[in-house]
Amino acid sequence: MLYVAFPYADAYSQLGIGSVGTLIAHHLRLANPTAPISLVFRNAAAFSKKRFRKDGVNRPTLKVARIEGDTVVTEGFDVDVAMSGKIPALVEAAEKDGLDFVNAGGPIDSLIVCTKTHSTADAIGGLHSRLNPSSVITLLQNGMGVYDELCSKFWPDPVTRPNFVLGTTTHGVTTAGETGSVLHMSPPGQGAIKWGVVPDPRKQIDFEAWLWGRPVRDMSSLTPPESPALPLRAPPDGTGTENLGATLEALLSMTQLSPSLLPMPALYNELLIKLAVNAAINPLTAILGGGYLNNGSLHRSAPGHRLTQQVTKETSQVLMAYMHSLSAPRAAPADTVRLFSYESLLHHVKAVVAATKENISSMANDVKNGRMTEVEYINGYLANLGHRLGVPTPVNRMLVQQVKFKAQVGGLGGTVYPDVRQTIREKEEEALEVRRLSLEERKVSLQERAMLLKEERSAETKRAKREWKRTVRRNATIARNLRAAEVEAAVRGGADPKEMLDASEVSEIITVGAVEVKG
Ligand SMILES: CC(C)(CO)[C@@H](O)C(=O)[O-]
Repeated sequence: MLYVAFPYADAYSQLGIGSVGTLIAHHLRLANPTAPISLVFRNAAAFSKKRFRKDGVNRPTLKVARIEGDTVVTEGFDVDVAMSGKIPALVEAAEKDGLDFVNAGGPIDSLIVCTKTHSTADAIGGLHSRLNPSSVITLLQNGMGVYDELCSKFWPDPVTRPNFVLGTTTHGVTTAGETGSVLHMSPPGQGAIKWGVVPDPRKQIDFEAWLWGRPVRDMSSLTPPESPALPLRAPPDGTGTENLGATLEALLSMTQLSPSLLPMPALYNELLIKLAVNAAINPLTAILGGGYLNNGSLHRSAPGHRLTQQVTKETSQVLMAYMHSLSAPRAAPADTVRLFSYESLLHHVKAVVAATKENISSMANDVKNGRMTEVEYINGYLANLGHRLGVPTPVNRMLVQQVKFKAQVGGLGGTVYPDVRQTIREKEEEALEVRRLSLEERKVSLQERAMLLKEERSAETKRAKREWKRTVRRNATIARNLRAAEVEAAVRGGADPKEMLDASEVSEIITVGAVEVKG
């Protein structure tokens, strides 16, 4: 069956199978062995190119290895594609190859998005007609601004908008070289994921009152309530929150990743803290390490420390100004504002550098491979926020340009700035041409040698033939002379010359003494 519209609230679609996406889909499968989980590829060709097809292992499997631990493989994933126009191609290919795990098309209940921030809007564009107000979109990404971008692009009207869950993680994950295979760098017990539900866009239900059984809005975001225990309280009747309830249960079921649910104001603080952490670690490792130095290397020298401090100081100025700019009912109490002080943010940055010291940051990996980075959604987001609030952000602005430069020019993984790439290609082509010509020359000279040899051989053969003919002729003459002498002697002795000659000799003219004998 190639088209399935799941009637249940517990079918999950995973968009983005990079490092974090692989980790999430893998743990979702471990915690929910029978739930339908689809891996959403950009298009049919993108699926075909992945190792799942190359190995001939058609149904996707995911592999997660711990640095000093087991490698666990999960399976049973379905395949879907984001570009709706490409679904017929995938379905056709699936029919041809008998791939019964292709479930492309149909409404989406729960979409977990772990794509890069800059490619999210494009990817959602292809899925947007399959998402409805009861769908849930979970965003687990670095950086900020994607939620606002998606709402303004696709759902400016809150009535049509799906529910959103936002998340942030401190797990260190890095690719193991091929799609769907990652190294989970955080030691067991370290790393966590925090989730929060964006308030009901239709303003019909207080999600937090439902999930915690009491209003939690007035609580200090410094001491958020404990994450609700599973199973969650049943969602209020008739509110269309079944998919939301199922999604939250699934997200909280991945216990090996230490997940917890926070009220949105507390989660928002976590997102901003993570933003500050990424704003320091990611661009600095990308610019200074180019993908070849891990996060820990940042703090192995005094200049590394100083650079981290400079970025964090400016980030703190922007975020403190933002906190002060909020007015009731969102006004931030003093203890919340203090979360964004320079000292507090620097403490977080240092803790994450230490916890992910072996990790190559995602941005460093991106510049190494000459890929677009998330810098616009991290340092660019802070620079824009600073601009709105009148806080100068020269450091963050500089980092944005440096990372972009590095990604375009300095990609050491073989992808470099287009002009340079063009020059390299031309040089390579020139070198190839030279090589081709020299081979051609060698081929020509070989051909010439072969021809000369052939000519020499045929001249030799002709010479030998001529010599042979001359020898034959000479021998024939000698034989004839001997025979003539023999016949002549016999004739002189009185013999009849005609009787002396056989038939073949009669056909020749033989001169025997003065007598010419004709056959
Ligand atoms: C925490 C982090 C910086 C670890 O490398 C991660 O968010 C990343 O790589 O982007």
